Order: sequence, then C-alpha cells, then structure tokens
Amino acid sequence: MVSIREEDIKIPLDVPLAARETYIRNYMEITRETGRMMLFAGDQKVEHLNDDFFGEDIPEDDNDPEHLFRIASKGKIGVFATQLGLIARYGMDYADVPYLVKINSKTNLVKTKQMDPFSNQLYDIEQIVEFRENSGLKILGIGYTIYLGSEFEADMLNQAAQLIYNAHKHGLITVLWIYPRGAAVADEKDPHLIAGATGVGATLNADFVKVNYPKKEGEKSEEVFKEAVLAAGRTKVVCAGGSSDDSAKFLEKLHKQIHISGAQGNATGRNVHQKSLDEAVRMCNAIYAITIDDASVDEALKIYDNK
Ligand SMILES: O=P(O)(O)OC[C@H]1O[C@](O)(COP(=O)(O)O)[C@@H](O)[C@@H]1O
Repeated sequence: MVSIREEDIKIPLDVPLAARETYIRNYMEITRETGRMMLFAGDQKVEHLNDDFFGEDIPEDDNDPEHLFRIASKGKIGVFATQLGLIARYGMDYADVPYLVKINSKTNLVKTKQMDPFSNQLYDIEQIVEFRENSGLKILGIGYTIYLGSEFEADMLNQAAQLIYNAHKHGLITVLWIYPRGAAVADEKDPHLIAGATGVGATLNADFVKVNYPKKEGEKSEEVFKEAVLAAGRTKVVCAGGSSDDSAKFLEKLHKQIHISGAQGNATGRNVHQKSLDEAVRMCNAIYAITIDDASVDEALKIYDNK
C-alpha cells in the first residue's frame, strides 16, 4: 500500500493558516492517506440526463438516485461526487459517505455542433461551506467542469479560478474536470491537447485535474498520457472512466494509467453504477484495491469476482 504523511502534503499557499488543518484532514481523507484519489462520479443525472440510468443492459436499480448513495456507502471509495441537491436529499441516510460537491453541470441536450458548451456555476463557496456546517456531512471538496476551447472558455476559467481560491480558503479540496470541447476543438482526445488541459489545471491551482484518457492512432494511450501527467506538475491527474466496458479490461486500463502513465487515481462513474448493487460494490472495491491498496490486476479481479 502507498501511504503519505501529513508533512508530505504540499499545501497550496492560498490556504490560509486557519484552514490548513482542515485542508490536510480533507486531503488525507479524500486520498485515504495515499495521495491517490478514488472518485466515484455520480453527476451524470444532469450531464447525460436519464441516458446513463435507464435502458437496455442497465439494471433497474440504477434508475433510482439512491443507488448511487447505496454504492457510495457500501463500496470502498475515496469520495463521492454529485450535485448538492442530491446530497441534501439523501445525505441524512448516508452520513458516513465522504462527499465532493459538483458546483456546475449542464445537460447533453444542446449539442456541440449547435452551440459551444458552457456550464455555469450553480452555487458559490459560501453556500457550500454553509451547507457543510448545517448538514454536518463530510463535505471534503468541490468539483467544476471547464470546456477548454469553447467560446465561453473565459467565463469558465474565471469561475474555476475564483472557486478554487475561495474553496482553499475553507480547506476544501478542488477537482477540475477539464474537457477540450467546441467548434475550435478537432480532436477532444488528442494527447497533446489533453496535456494542455492538465497544464491549465495546474495554473488554476487545482488539487486534482480530471481529463479523458487520450487516444492516438498507432500509439499506446498509457504512453502518450505521460505528457499530460508531466504537464500537470504538482496538480494530480486522474482519468474519467468513460462508457461501461468489460470489467477486466477496465481494471487493466486503470492499472496502466497509474503504473505506466503516473496518474494519481481515477474518477469513475458508469463503469461502477451501471451494475446491480452487489456487482457495483464489488467493482468499487476492485478499483479501490488498485488505486489505494496498490493491488495487481489479478488481485483486483479476485475482489471483483468475489473469490
Ligand atoms: O464527456 P461527457 O459525455 O460530457 O461526460 C461527462 C461525464 O463523465 C464523467 O466525467 C465521468 O463519468 P464516467 O466515468 O461515467 O465517464 C462524469 O463526471 C461526467 O458526468
């Protein structure tokens, strides 16, 4: 198992003295004292409407938002990311879950070819901090999506910068989802562009930046992804999971992202929740084993197969 000590954490200098202890506590909890993050992404009810939750090959359980909370409480995770509204509705029954509030979201109804994407901020940090105090829940961090290259890029960069500055003031951990997208973007998964995105995450002072796994004809993703990890410097890089894949293939890919590319965790949604509760929990535990316990793919598969 990889582990870090409190003194290993490079606390960003916009965290004021009074919030340093909270920042350290949140960082240790979100990374389970390893420096790596396993983020369970449950923000798709806005991002993809009901497409990810209902339909062929998706178990009925998934159509109920509580499925996400059941997984987050029964499975091993670092943090569960979703919108504040869902946390407020279900948090009383899932008080042990570590939460990350996704501050902006947009649906997939307006297509990129119709209009460049813009995801506006839903809450400010003062409200998140108020919610943390009123609910007593473990609100460890915030997340925000930037569509780099969109004609609304400047607004999203500005909101992200302000949110991170204010979040750090209160000791909250910050995760940026950065997806190059819009008319100006020819290839969203171009490795060099993804490296540009993680570099932007670093300049905005995000603790973690979440990107799509790069793809390049004739190259291995785990190799070309190294550019993005390096470009992020002290900001840690994690990958989105993408649409549901064969579980063994997914775990192998994750192992390579961490051990070949240098990613510091993962941020997975559909590959976990588009399963029955029992299978989703086993998948969480297998992902956690690779991310946090440094397990091999075989060891993780045994956990997934319940052997
Ligand atoms: O690329 P898209 O379709 O906008 O997807 C965005 C979604 O992907 C995620 O970043 C990761 O979720 P998945 O693991 O299901 O891909 C979600 O947090 C977000 O809702």
